[in-house]
Amino acid sequence: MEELLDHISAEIYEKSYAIVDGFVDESFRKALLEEQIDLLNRGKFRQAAVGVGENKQIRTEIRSDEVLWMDADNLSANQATYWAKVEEIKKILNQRCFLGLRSFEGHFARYPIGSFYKRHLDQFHAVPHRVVTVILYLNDSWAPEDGGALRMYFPQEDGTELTEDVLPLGGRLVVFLSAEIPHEVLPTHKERISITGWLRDID
Ligand SMILES: O=C(O)CCC(=O)C(=O)O
Ligand SMILES: [Fe+2]
Repeated sequence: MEELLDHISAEIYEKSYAIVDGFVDESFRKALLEEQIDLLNRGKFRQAAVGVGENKQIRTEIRSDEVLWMDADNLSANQATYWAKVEEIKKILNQRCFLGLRSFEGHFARYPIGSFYKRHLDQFHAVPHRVVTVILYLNDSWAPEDGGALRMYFPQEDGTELTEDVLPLGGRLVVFLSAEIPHEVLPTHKERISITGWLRDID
């Protein structure tokens, strides 16, 4: 874990994002996945919304995933274990990158076949408290032809843009600065399961 945390903080410092394969071991990944599938089967997921506060709305032409927010006061044992790992990330990013991170919020996400999330930034202009995005993918397997890649955009000084596509491989963690990296989820051809969260600079 120490090494992974060092890697994450160095990458965030240098290039605003980090990708770590095998952030959780296979048995823990499967436990999180099973828990999520159970919650899904019990009808606990809701159509995801875009925007914040009064502007929050369901716009399936922008995003068509389903989510279940984690309740910090009612975490399952597995959720608490994951939460504690994210707290470690928070600590190292505060020590090494001085980001002033104070709290975490997160949700399970399910992208059904055909769903997507169009290009966006995770930090809202009106409520700029999401500083770092942390995503853990839980899928059993993933191939390029399954679609559903996370596409990150990197605007260049000459006005052009580079992109990087990241497959949602199980156990893979993606961390990036929420205000800096526009991204989207390309249409998925297979059910796609993850935990997405944000480290914030408020309590
Ligand atoms: O699942 C992903 O790869 C990205 C999800 C995302 O962009 C979001 O929930 O804001
Ligand atoms: Fe996002």
